[in-house]
Amino acid sequence: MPEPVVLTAADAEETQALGERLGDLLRAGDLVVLTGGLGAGKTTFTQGIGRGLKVRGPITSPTFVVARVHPSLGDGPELVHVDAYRLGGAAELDDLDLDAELDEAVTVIEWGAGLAESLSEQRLEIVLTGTDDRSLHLTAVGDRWDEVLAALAGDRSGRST
Ligand SMILES: Nc1ncnc2c1ncn2[C@@H]1O[C@H](COP(=O)(O)OP(=O)(O)OP(=O)(O)O)[C@@H](O)[C@H]1O
Ligand SMILES: [Mg+2]
Repeated sequence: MPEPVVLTAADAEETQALGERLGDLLRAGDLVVLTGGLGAGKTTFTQGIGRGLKVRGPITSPTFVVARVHPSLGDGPELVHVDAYRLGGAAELDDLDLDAELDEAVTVIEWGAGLAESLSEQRLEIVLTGTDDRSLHLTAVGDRWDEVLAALAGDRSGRST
């Protein structure tokens, strides 16, 4: 397992900005799994991803809806935003039939660790730490992510978004 890339985000705006930079780099078929405690910033980060991907908002906490599809405002992939918090287990995740859209969409799953592994061998796992010292730990699974992580780690400032 490679070392995670660690990025810090002092406030919600920075969390969104990081998400936006990632969203810029994502393409159809990508799976991003977000983990972290309640209020760690998973939805905030996903809002940034949506901005970078240029999909229709608003991106809100889908806790009671489980999954929402945000179509592209241009000709890019749609964003499928899943909140697995209320799912009973991998079988219920299966029932959502995410596989059907996985190849064509960008899929972001909050609380997906332990559930989403079966969906794809290529995924970006991001752990958001608690509410005091905010940081994001990004771990690539599969070789798709090398260039994405290099871009995120290497280009940390000076880009006006
Ligand atoms: N880096 C940050 N610094 C300070 N506040 C933040 C940061 N990131 C997010 N927040 C704030 O924390 C609150 C919770 O964020 P958010 O809803 O994104 O968390 P979450 O991880 O999705 O929560 P849940 O577990 O309920 O899904 C929001 O008010 C958001 O603005
Ligand atoms: Mg959330």
